[in-house]
Amino acid sequence: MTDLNALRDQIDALDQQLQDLLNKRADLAHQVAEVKRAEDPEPVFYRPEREAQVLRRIKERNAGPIGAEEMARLFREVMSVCLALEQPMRVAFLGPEGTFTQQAAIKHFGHAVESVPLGAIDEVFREVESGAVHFGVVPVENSTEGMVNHTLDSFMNSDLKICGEVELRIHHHLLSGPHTRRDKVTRIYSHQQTLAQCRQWLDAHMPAVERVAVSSNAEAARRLRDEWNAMAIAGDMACELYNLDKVQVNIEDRPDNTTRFLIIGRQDTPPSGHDKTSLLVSGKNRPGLLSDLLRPFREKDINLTRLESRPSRIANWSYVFFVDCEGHKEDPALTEVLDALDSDGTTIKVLGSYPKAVL
Ligand SMILES: C=C(O[C@@H]1C=C(C(=O)O)C=C[C@H]1O)C(=O)O
Repeated sequence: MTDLNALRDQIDALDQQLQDLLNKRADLAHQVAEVKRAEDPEPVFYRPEREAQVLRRIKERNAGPIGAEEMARLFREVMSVCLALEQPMRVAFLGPEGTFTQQAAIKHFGHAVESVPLGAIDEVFREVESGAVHFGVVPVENSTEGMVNHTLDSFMNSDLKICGEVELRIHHHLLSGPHTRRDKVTRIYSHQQTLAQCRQWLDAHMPAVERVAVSSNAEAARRLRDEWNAMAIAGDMACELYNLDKVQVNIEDRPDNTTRFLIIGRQDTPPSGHDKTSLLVSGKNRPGLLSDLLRPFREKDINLTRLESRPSRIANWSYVFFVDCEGHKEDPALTEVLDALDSDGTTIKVLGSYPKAVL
């Protein structure tokens, strides 16, 4: 049997090689930045389509024993560091620190970005629009509770582009603080979406305790610092940030509870090969409007992944539709669909074509 020291010597030698290779990679990314600067007076350093392709290839060719997901996560961090050498990136998210949206931002961009907490979804939109940050991250739908209407509504008045999506499995924990007297708890703080995602558990286990909706799960966790008769429901990040104790883990009603987030930016994203497109569609209210909107997708065999209606806010009982479909707006089939809808008197706004979530 090889002895421990011999194995560790081999690891040391490999680490040296890995380190040299990582620095070589960073050096190449630096050269890419020079080319981008030379070719474009307003260079775009972050390229989501390229990053998605790199991560997909890493997953496909991975031979183990490291799992494909873990390997992709390691490379996610490597690219994050390389990109930061090209340009330090500022990414705004729906705060405060410790929210699931921050977790989604880090999952998507890696740890080398500067993440900027903001108090509301429309503030995230505004800061990206003004150029104060490069990108923004906002929640858009939850598998248990449905759409995040603030986000949909913000798109109606914005020219920002969706340039990516992130999916996050959401686990909620019942938390107690340093002063909590567990036998005296009269209220539970959390965000209203979280309370809804844990409704059955709360009904079964804490029916008499008042549920108090606050602006975020992180805010709920923060409040426990100086209260003795309350608990909070929040996720791992907020729990760690405020150093709380887990009384009960994973109390979400559905074990597959997932939230989808969108990355918003100011530029279009070229095709990556596996893309999605989000559209905002409206037309004069008439019988058959919705089926007319959908027919071109059917005819071109384009899969819809979401269809949502929202009040248009222009007139009562008139609606806009949010449509997500597979494919990129530059794909010939989708271009034809968009042309067909356009000539049918429908108003279409392409909110963005972007790579399907890889991680
Ligand atoms: C190096 C590039 O710039 C960035 C860094 C990447 C990387 O580290 O692989 C990939 C895409 C860009 O976000 C590039 O565009 O190729």
